[in-house]
Amino acid sequence: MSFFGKLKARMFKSSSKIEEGLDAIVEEGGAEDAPPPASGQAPAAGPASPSVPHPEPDLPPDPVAPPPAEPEPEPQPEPEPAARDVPPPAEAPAEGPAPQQRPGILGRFLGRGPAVVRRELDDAMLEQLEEVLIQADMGVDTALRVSARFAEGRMGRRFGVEEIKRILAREIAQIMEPVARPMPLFPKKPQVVLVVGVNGSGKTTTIGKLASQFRAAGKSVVIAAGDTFRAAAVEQLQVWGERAGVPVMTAPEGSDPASLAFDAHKRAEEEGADLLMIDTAGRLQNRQDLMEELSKIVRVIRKRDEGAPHNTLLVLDATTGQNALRQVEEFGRLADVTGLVMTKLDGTARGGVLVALADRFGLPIHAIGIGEQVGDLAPFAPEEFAAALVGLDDA
Ligand SMILES: Nc1nc2c(ncn2[C@@H]2O[C@H](COP(=O)(O)OP(=O)(O)OP(=O)(O)O)[C@@H](O)[C@H]2O)c(=O)[nH]1
Repeated sequence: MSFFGKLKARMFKSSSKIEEGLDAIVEEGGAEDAPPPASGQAPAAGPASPSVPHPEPDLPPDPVAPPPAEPEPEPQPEPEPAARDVPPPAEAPAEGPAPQQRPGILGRFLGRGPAVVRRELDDAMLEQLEEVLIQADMGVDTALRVSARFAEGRMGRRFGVEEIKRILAREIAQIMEPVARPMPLFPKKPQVVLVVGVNGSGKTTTIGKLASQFRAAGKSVVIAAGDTFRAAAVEQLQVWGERAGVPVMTAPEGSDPASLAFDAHKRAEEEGADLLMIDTAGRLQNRQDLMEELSKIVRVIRKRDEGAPHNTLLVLDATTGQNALRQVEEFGRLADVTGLVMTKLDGTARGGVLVALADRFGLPIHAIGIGEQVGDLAPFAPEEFAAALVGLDDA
């Protein structure tokens, strides 16, 4: 199955919140358009728009994002054609008919296509659209921004659900593109990757998945089980380590994670390992302790390599919704977060929080978790994500 297929099947498994909302909006105030002629001519987007019969080009082809384990740094995404806050041109070339509007067999036989319900874009519809985006966890600011971009140059025109989805997907993908970057790899050995996040966000699992993927790409990895307060986390890492053939360094329960990190760095260096991944505890309710623990790990590891940690990954659980924004702020103060991994996108119908994160913080999103297995950590692909988020059938 293609990654998009898997993403769609897993992500938003209770079907896209946005898709549900759009169906209701268009159904509520829309009316059937006269069936288009079957001559192959596409219908115009609405009476207010000039008839532009060119078919909508598909969204750009899937970016073939290399797995996170690829040694070469990912090239930067293509520069956006327009600045973020510059509205798209009113006649952006993507508002032709969606594939579903092609005439069926009977329609073709009768010389016409199926009727499509369309609704004229007015203030009321726009407000409903904003509401749907907020419901999908996009947050108020981002929802307003996306709907404003949607509305720009399109008021008074009529839209069907598929057209709205395509425009939204394009707007969302544009917000996400600048942040879709795999974790950078450096020539430094060992490259130190500090992994932070609240308890249960998926740090341990993500380290296990990343270690397996790096191993599969021929990199040598050492893991330090730095959550020394939770025996289960250490055991879990040991299982992942065995599976991946990666040594996992542990320390007695309750002992100092900074000294474990120091020893692990020494071992990684002696063994010529490419990467040292350090798990950490994540008790946010005790902010002071956490801050001290993280800063001590960093201080101690810098005694061995002043450039370390080279990456500080913040692992976020998508099912916590808007809370993820607070966690980015909180951990941003505790540690110098360099990138995000969003886990459990398979467990929520509202992945919109990722759009809010991209819009608000602009931190790179290195990967997304869509399950508990080793293969369920994928590079973040904005077009596919945006298409799945709005419920498009293809990307
Ligand atoms: N469905 C799903 N489950 C995930 C994903 N990532 C992690 N999990 C599960 O989430 C639970 C918590 O993951 P952990 O990796 O233990 O989280 P943690 O942040 O290390 O938590 P602590 O060990 O408590 O600090 C486990 O049951 C994982 O299997 C994901 O992408 N999808």
